Amino acid sequence: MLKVNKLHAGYGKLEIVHGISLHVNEEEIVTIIGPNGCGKSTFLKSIFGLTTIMDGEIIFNNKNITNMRPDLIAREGIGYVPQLDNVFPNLTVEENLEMGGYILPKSQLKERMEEVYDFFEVLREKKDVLAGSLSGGERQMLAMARALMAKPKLLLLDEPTAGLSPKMVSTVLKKIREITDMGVGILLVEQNAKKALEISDRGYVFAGGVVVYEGKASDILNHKEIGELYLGKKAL
Ligand SMILES: Nc1ncnc2c1ncn2[C@@H]1O[C@H](COP(=O)(O)OP(=O)(O)OP(=O)(O)O)[C@@H](O)[C@H]1O
Repeated sequence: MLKVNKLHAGYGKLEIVHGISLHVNEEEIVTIIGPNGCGKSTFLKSIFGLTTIMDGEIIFNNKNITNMRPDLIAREGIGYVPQLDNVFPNLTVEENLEMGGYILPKSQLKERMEEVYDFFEVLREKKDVLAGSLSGGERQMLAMARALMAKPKLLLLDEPTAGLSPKMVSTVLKKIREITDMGVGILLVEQNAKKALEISDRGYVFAGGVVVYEGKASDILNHKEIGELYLGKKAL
């Protein structure tokens, strides 16, 4: 579904991503892990048209979307949830969802909202609450729900569990796994690497703007060196 070939990308003349290739299949969860500053967020932003692409290409459902505008990329079926500022705090939950569904024909908006509420019951209960007064976990659910309103085929999630309690991290990740049942593939960037890999199909380890390891999530979890370096496992 998504195929990134030898991507070089960054900001202005500053190259951060140095030739990364990666793919995501339909209804698959792929997680990117790696140290701070290695280019994980920059890579996600690049797929959504928010950086400068120096070389390489991004193919989505057989269409070349390299250098396309973010609003057009969204119309192709990709949703992007940034780490920060991912909801409108001064709007209610329902108003946020309406904003998320702006590309849908008006006749489909209510029906889609019901589907999204069925999936995130907690949001239905809080539909008239301002997004700014939700808990951290609820806010992340709303950010994902808002992106799902547009019926994407692929969701790009940048650290959806940042700042959450360990229990809430597990709740949000479980919900992310369930999103794939809606026919959505997920590319996830996570600091909670171990827990994220546990709900993932495959993973990529980035370091210094390149891929240093890729494989099945279970292989990464069991990999001795990666475990020591990135998953907080002590050397024996
Ligand atoms: N808008 C920007 N303009 C210039 N440089 C930036 C910009 N955003 C990020 N960078 C730089 O790009 C590099 C990679 O940052 P990025 O956020 O992609 O890393 P990351 O792997 O997601 O890190 P973290 O886990 O800390 O979020 C960093 O050196 C950062 O300072």
